Amino acid sequence: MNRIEQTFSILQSNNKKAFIPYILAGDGGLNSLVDRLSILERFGASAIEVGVPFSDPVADGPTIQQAGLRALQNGTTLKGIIAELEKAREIISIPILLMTYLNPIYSYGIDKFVHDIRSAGVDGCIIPDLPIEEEEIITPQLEEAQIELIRLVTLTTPLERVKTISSKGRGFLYTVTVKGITGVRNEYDAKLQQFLKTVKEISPIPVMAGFGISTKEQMAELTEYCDGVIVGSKIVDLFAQNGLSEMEELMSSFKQETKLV
Ligand SMILES: O=P(O)(O)OC[C@@H](O)[C@@H](O)c1c[nH]c2ccccc12
Repeated sequence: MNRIEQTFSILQSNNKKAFIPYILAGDGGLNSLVDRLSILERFGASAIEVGVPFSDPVADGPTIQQAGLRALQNGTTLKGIIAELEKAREIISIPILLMTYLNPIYSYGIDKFVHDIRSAGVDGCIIPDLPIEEEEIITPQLEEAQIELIRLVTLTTPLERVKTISSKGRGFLYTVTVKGITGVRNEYDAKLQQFLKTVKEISPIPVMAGFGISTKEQMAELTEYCDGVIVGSKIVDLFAQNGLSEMEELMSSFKQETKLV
């Protein structure tokens, strides 16, 4: 069993929800990555999504775009990130999900990418600009390496397609909760709750909600309808402002309120 499946099966058998923070690798310097990952594990993350900076991040809002620019400016490369993840694997035990657009993988070389992230102990990959129709350029290699491809659905994905997409994976299904880009939001689409409920009924694998989530109230509300939340921009912001105590508070209250392990 892959580390991701294992994590969700432990959470589910204890009736608990998952909290997955996102960080952008290289923001704050690549040499802070291992530290940041272990802080997140200590604060109670169920898994961590590690973003690769990219010059044309089409799904990202201002917070993550700017973090990406800072990381690129300080010379962060995919190769450097993988080397740091390898070090991190020696001290952290929760699943690591690498989030990257397709382009950096192409320039790295698909086979070499899969080989290297496998040796670094990466458990899953999120590739937002890879549609299922084209995923076979990388899925055979990922399967062989036992790395899960985490697929996404959004509010505008037709239910038939949600069915097809969710039946392919074994990790979890990433449900994008907004029509738009990443970033903190105050309000959700009126159809979101119903959509999450339906996706949860359809999906044979755990369903995670992500995009626009930053408060305890939002987390409590959304986890009624799914298996956990992914929080990006808020975490990126808190690291950039050195807001570690706020981060600890947010994550530990999630842990208490939604019974995160
Ligand atoms: O930043 P937000 O709104 O909390 O959203 C999560 C998100 O940052 C992370 O999962 C992510 C960052 N960039 C992405 C691109 C596509 C899909 C997902 C992502």
